[in-house]
Amino acid sequence: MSVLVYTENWDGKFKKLSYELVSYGSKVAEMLGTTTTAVTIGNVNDDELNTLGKYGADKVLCLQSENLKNLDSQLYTNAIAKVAQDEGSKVIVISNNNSGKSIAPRLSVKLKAALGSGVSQLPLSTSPFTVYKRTFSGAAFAHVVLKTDVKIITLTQNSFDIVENSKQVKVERVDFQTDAPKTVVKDVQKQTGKLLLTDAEIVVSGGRGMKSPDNWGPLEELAELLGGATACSRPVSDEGWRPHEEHTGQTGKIIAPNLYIAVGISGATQHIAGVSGSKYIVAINNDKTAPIFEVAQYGIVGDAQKVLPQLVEAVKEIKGK
Ligand SMILES: Cc1cc2nc3c(=O)[nH]c(=O)nc-3n(C[C@H](O)[C@H](O)[C@H](O)COP(=O)(O)OP(=O)(O)OC[C@H]3O[C@@H](n4cnc5c(N)ncnc54)[C@H](O)[C@@H]3O)c2cc1C
Repeated sequence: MSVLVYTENWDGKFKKLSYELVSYGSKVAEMLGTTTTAVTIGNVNDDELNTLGKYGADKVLCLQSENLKNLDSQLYTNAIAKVAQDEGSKVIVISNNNSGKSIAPRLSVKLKAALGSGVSQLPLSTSPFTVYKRTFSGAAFAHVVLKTDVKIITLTQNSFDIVENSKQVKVERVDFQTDAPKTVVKDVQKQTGKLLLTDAEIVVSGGRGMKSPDNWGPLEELAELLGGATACSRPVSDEGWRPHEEHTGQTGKIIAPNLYIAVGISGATQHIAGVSGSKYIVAINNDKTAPIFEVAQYGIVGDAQKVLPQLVEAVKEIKGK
């Protein structure tokens, strides 16, 4: 028996998210008195695979197959299920990101395993196995009991700190036999040079209070200075002020950065549903009664067009730019 952690890699590299998952999985394994096996799919070199040992993986399996070159949720589900069965894993940890969301429910059906999705803390108890998650668009918390023998957890990004917990890791490469994918990906064109919103640790986001698409300059500058990404509320993308991929919220992207700076955003529940997992929320709004201040740890009551340039100057001074 072990805790199995599915760790995604991007062109052979792990990201912070992968280390969060392994840190989390190894803590769950400690609670259960067992070991942690990480599984990844694709071409990853030994040095990179070994990094997972630093965060608590006892064993790393790297599955390789031409048929698994691109994410195919059915084939990836079958592969992870096979590894889970071979390893006798009773708990499987997967990210609650887009690929995790496409794999975990399939895995749940295949293994007849209860699924705790969007979990944000270590289990509250292992007997009964009880996980903690946000519910009702982040307005409440739920304690969910997973009653099946095998359990699946999808972990919310950025909800669990990376913990160093060095282990003597055993790395194994598996030439994995699998069917050919039913859907063939002919070409993948990746966006390069741009930080993905879902990967960003700092996000600067604008709402209707920005007044016009022409006012985004200081907001973009602040995001760039902080090494972050830009986002927006839904009406802003609906108006065509900003691209749709920046829209966060219930009907847009769900993000959980360390810092979310909401500028001219009222804080409607549908918006908060997408950002409530952020570690810190800073609100800039000229209405001190705006609901965003109820969820923000820090707030500035003021005109965005005056506050943003001052923030940009302050950050430049700190960074010596
Ligand atoms: C089914 C459904 C799904 C939805 N999904 C989403 C979603 O995924 N994401 C989303 O964002 N919304 C979503 N919405 C819309 C949501 O209800 C809100 O209407 C929307 O979030 C409001 O966007 P906003 O905060 O930019 O604009 P507003 O609500 O208009 O707020 C603008 C804010 O800017 C402030 N302001 C004005 N001038 C200034 C200034 N000069 N300086 C500083 N502050 C200023 C105002 O005080 C106000 O608080 C959804 C709605 C429905 C019905």
